[in-house]
Amino acid sequence: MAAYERQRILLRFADLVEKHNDELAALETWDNGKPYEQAVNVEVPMFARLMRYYAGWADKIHGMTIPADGPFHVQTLHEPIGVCGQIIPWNFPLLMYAWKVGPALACGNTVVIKTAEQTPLSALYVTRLLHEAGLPPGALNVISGFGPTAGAALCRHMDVDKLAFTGSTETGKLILELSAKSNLKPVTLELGGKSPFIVCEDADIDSAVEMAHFALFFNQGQCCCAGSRTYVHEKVYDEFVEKAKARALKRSVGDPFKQGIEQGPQVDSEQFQKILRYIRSGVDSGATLETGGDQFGEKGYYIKPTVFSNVQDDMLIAQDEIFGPVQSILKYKTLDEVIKRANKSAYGLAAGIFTHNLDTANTLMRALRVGTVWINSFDTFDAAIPFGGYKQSGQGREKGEYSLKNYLQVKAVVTPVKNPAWL
Ligand SMILES: NC(=O)c1ccc[n+]([C@@H]2O[C@H](COP(=O)([O-])OP(=O)(O)OC[C@H]3O[C@@H](n4cnc5c(N)ncnc54)[C@H](O)[C@@H]3O)[C@@H](O)[C@H]2O)c1
Ligand SMILES: CC1=C(/C=C/C(C)=C/C=C/C(C)=C/C=O)C(C)(C)CCC1
Repeated sequence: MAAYERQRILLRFADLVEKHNDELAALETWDNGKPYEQAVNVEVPMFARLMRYYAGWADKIHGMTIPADGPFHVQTLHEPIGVCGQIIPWNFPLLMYAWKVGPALACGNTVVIKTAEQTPLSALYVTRLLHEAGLPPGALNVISGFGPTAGAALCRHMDVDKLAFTGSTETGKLILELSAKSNLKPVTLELGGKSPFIVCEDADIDSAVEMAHFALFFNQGQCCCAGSRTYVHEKVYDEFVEKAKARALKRSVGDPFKQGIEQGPQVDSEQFQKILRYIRSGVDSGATLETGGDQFGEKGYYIKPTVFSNVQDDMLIAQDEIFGPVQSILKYKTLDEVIKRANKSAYGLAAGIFTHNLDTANTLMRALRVGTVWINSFDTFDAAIPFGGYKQSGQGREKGEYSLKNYLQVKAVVTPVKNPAWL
């Protein structure tokens, strides 16, 4: 299909998503348990924005003319890869769909996308809108299925030309293996994290507390980039812990469809139980439980916003991705020390830095081995900003111009030039 046609379909799709904003947000909350206000005001509008962003790229994708030694005309053609297999998680069902489907279609590929078993609804609904916008039948198919069956079948399929996955590091490794054992299809991975949030000694404590709270508790703590190791300078540590505890106690937990609710339930009983096990391990390993620590209420997978202080780097709660509303606060003395400790992780997805000192910010942003550094901010997810991980947090980048190269093949074409005098 011509690039302009692809662009127009994506633009019409964005309009339809806007028209159906509230239904899509309701499905997202039913499936996932996230606050409806967050889905309706932020996530669905972000979905439409992402589609318009990728629509903008569709007719601006082209190769190059390259000067080479000898009498040759050399050009590159940027071609779609073909059939893209995409596997998405349950924490942001619609946004993960947009990050994957947007670049794939803008570049002219076809897609088979598998949703997470916990959250199948919004992708089915939104795909109906994509067809209404003019996508031809068969260009995108949605599979609602389980990982080890439907997901693995997609990964090992010989007719799938490319895989993109977001989820746990453990499953990411399995996916690479399945690609290697089948047709060596290229794989992009967006995996787990244990992102440091570093509060420097010059920080304004009240704003640092608020930002660190958002960095961890947003989306019930179910973010791959959650600021799950809060490193606080010793000079401001005590004040920070006291205020972080007070902020967590104020967090409104409950029915995600109610106005003003900041935190809904965890996605399912498996995640709920896993988080409670991590909380018990934190207590057993000697961290100080400042607040929370168990179920909120008696019904549903709600967890009290939990804050641990006196957390040490070797504790399980400081190393594993908990994926829940559990903040771990650690104390540090010097910049060199916190850099080493922050980098001592198998993960490298993101980091937050809280300081007004330009030299400190410059040192930290370069020293941290992570794919995103947010300075005096966190979770800014603009469509144009690339996102992805170092180390075991992933391979490749999603969003922004960088994401396009995951979905294009580069073909070099060489033609002899008959009359080199005109070279
Ligand atoms: N990076 C993220 O955004 C993200 C998202 C969800 C979960 N997680 C992490 O993963 C942990 C476990 O959650 P989970 O079990 O739902 O994640 P997961 O990685 O197993 O699931 C993510 C997706 O992969 C699919 N999948 C699972 N096994 C597969 C296989 N063998 N082959 C192909 N596809 C497969 C699932 O069906 C789902 O669509 C969480 O506690 C959290 O730490 C990270
Ligand atoms: C709620 C909210 C925001 C939205 C954040 C989002 C939507 C984050 C998405 C995170 C993802 C996709 C993580 C992947 O694991 C803003 C815009 C920062 C402004 C402050 C309030």
